[in-house]
Amino acid sequence: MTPRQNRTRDRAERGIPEATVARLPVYLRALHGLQDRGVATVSSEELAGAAGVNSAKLRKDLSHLGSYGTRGVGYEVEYLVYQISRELGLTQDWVVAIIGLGNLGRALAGYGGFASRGFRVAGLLDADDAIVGERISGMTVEHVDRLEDVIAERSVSIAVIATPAGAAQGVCDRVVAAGVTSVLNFAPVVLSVPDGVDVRKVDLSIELQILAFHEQRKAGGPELPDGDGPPGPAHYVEAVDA
Ligand SMILES: NC(=O)c1ccc[n+]([C@@H]2O[C@H](COP(=O)([O-])OP(=O)(O)OC[C@H]3O[C@@H](n4cnc5c(N)ncnc54)[C@H](O)[C@@H]3O)[C@@H](O)[C@H]2O)c1
Repeated sequence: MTPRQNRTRDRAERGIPEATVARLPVYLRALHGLQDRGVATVSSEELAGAAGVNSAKLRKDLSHLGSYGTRGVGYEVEYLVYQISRELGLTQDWVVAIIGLGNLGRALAGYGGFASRGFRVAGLLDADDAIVGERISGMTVEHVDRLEDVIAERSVSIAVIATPAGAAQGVCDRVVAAGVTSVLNFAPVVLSVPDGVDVRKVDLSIELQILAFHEQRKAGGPELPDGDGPPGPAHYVEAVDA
């Protein structure tokens, strides 16, 4: 069982509501702000104010983590940061492999934002001998024949698929068989995976089409009966944000 599955099971057993889980990053951001100002302890009222929730809800949320604070003192900021980070899985690195190092894979490999969010790219794999051996962002591209070995040797937990559509399902089947349970798919194809595997699909052309739809509406274009159009852009950025 992967650490993420373990944590999901623990959470379910301890009964932490998803709404609470969704507020934890907000508390964490507020706590980081307090840490930056050198604040060591914080009352539930202060923290609730900084996070924009009411203090009863905050106390209830934190009680799910086993954190009750000390009467008259409040919560110890550093320890609460640790507890929330642990709950969210931020105390460990998530190891990522990118498969397909064409235009998109290269851009992703060079994206600096992964590391600061706890994601470490540890494998770049491609099927093209002309690309294998190339250095991209300080890493050497390996042949996709080594996919299973790379996943096992480096404990890869997230696979990013940036191959052409026709190759994506085959790559997906291999990463899943090798034990990966999280896949971020950029190929324009719906991947079939067994239960217990999470796939997030990013499709920029769908995002653009939705924006085009809303642009058309703003410009007074064809009116559709309620419910016939796609949801607002905010509903769809979810996959990109994940
Ligand atoms: N999701 C989006 O918003 C978005 C945007 C652009 C492109 N795409 C899609 O992302 C994918 C990559 O786009 P691109 O422009 O980088 O394409 P590309 O052709 O430049 O790169 C694809 C790479 O995959 C490699 N490849 C092919 N089969 C493979 C296999 N079995 N195993 C490993 N590597 C393999 C190729 O050698 C190539 O280097 C395409 O499916 C494309 O449609 C998605």
